[in-house]
Amino acid sequence: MVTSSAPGKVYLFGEHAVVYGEPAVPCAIERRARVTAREIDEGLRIHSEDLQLDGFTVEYEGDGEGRPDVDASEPLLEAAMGYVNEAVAQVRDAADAPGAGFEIRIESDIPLGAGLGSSAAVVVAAIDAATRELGVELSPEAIAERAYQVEAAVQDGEASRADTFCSAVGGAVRVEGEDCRTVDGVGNLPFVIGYDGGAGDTGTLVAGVRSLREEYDFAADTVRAIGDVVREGESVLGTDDYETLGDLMDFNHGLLSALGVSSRSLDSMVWAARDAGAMGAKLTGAGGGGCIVALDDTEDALTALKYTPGCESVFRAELDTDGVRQE
Ligand SMILES: Nc1ncnc2c1ncn2[C@@H]1O[C@H](COP(=O)(O)OP(=O)(O)O)[C@@H](O)[C@H]1O
Ligand SMILES: C[C@@](O)(CCOP(=O)(O)O)CC(=O)O
Ligand SMILES: [Mg+2]
Repeated sequence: MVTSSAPGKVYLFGEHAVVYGEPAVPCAIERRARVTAREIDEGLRIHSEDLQLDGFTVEYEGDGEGRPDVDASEPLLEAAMGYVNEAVAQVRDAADAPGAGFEIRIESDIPLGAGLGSSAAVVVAAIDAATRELGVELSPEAIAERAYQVEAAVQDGEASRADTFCSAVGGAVRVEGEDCRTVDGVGNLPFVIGYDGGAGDTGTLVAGVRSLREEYDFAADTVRAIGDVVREGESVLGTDDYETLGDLMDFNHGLLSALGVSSRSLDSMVWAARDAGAMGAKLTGAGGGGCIVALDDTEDALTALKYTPGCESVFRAELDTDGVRQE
């Protein structure tokens, strides 16, 4: 039996546009998914204690159907099982063990579907734990590549390498197409996270941006403009010019909003943080609901968000320099 963990992340800049080859800068945060893998004779048993779904257990053989006993929508459940199913397919391929069966147990501090990369963290940790269980050790980069294949498969062929690379190697990273690298010297940015208790489905939101982009040239321009914001942001990354960084986060949020991926509660948390003096605030991840990230080195945004209607919880997120690791 092997347990591995991998961190979630916030996007400083660049989500969605990164799917179309623009650069993005996600930062790993100290919230982890822990996955325990145990080899069994055949099939797949998945147990998840996830808070958002009130926990579920699903048990089935091979590609058979099994419906967990939870009050959750069908697409959410399909997605829930899709990520782990595809991760196990990658493990079987990596270990050249097509018939390997697993019992997989997931415990995660990362809210599900909230833009903090729970899917990437679960997939990265699952691939690490299950390959080790079969006696195969993959590098974080190899795990990142396989985890990307999983996200692309579940998100109907549309995913970037950003979340999975960030979760696998930790720290702040820069991803542009297939070019994935660590960004040194970013340090611990004063991130405050506001969470509305809701979720957005990444696959659906990505598909929405894709159709806008196909329909309107100005939507394609908006995606390119996000890339420009990221390039501008990179010039102040690693300096203490948080004001500029914050302004660019604000700009990035506006562009994401134009692409239709914000929501009323995300917008009100963004404005609550800004009104309280945060240097910048934006949604993080796919959007639709979930989390915002604000930049504030005082307690003001944190306090303001606590009293913002629609904000269910608020916390500081520390940069996690560790990526995937065996527990
Ligand atoms: N604790 C967990 N247990 C089982 N599946 C999980 C867990 N956390 C995340 N997942 C998977 O990740 C999906 C959410 O991923 P996604 O929509 O990309 O949002 P995000 O990555 O922002 O959290 C869930 O539907 C589920 O498949
Ligand atoms: C919208 C996107 O850029 C990030 C999605 O992040 P999350 O799954 O919502 O944490 C999609 C992707 O990069 O694959
Ligand atoms: Mg995800």
